[in-house]
Amino acid sequence: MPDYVLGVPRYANSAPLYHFLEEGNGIVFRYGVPTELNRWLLEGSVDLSLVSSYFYLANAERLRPLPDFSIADLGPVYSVNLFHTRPWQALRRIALTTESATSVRLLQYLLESDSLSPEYTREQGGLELLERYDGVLLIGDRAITTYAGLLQHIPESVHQVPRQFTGPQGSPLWVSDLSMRWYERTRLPFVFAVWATRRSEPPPPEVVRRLRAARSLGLGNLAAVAGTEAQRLGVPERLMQHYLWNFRYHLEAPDRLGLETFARAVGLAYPGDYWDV
Ligand SMILES: C=C(O[C@@H]1C=C(C(=O)O)C=C[C@H]1O)C(=O)O
Repeated sequence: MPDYVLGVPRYANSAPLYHFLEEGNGIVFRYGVPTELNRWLLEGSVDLSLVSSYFYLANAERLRPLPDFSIADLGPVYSVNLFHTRPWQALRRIALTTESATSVRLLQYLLESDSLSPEYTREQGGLELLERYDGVLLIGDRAITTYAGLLQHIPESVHQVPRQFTGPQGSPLWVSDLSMRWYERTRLPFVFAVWATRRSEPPPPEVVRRLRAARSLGLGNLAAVAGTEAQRLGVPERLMQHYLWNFRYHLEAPDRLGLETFARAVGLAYPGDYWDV
């Protein structure tokens, strides 16, 4: 019996789901960024994986999600950020991380909704790209570490989290949190990713049981998970703990409504059928 291959994202935001998940006993991990995992799931080199919600919706005839796994947020996410040196309404050229599918489409939707149509270029990098672009979209670990690097201190209250900084040469640097902008527009959660298999291959119940057990342990020991990830990324533990606590990992009814609303917003059908497992 060949090992069952799980696609595992290399992001801290998924650590509560796999920190206590052990490889072995028939399961092996393959780590990647979302755009790699998306491709591997369709081509068959992973069997069950995190998949960008936009990629799932665009390939729903071939993919079917688990009923209760998500990377979602209600309000800010802190790690899907457009860093920009011109005001939102004046954006002309944007660099897009090559790691993302969902966040790229969300950014385009939010800008289109404000009648804005900047030029987009897929280019991997960090804030140095702001020498050539008005904005750079970062996600995952690079986004949260870049944002943490801008903070002079960790605010006591979430309502004091800064969204504007002074960039190089004293120019303003804005940080637009795309999940917060979605919430301001819809009052709904945003689902960045789900877990899915190919429709031809139902998820083995034992694998799903192990995933659920690992999630319960991860969320039940969030301080330990946050400590590990904070050390790995070099960010303050308090920031990492709040960042991870803030996610919605269970694809609950509000999350599903947010996913359906996103599908309709970008002109895709919402299948709404999940594995009954
Ligand atoms: C919350 C995040 O969302 C991620 C964004 C994804 C995408 O844009 O395709 C896919 C997986 C998510 O983990 C993040 O990157 O921090």
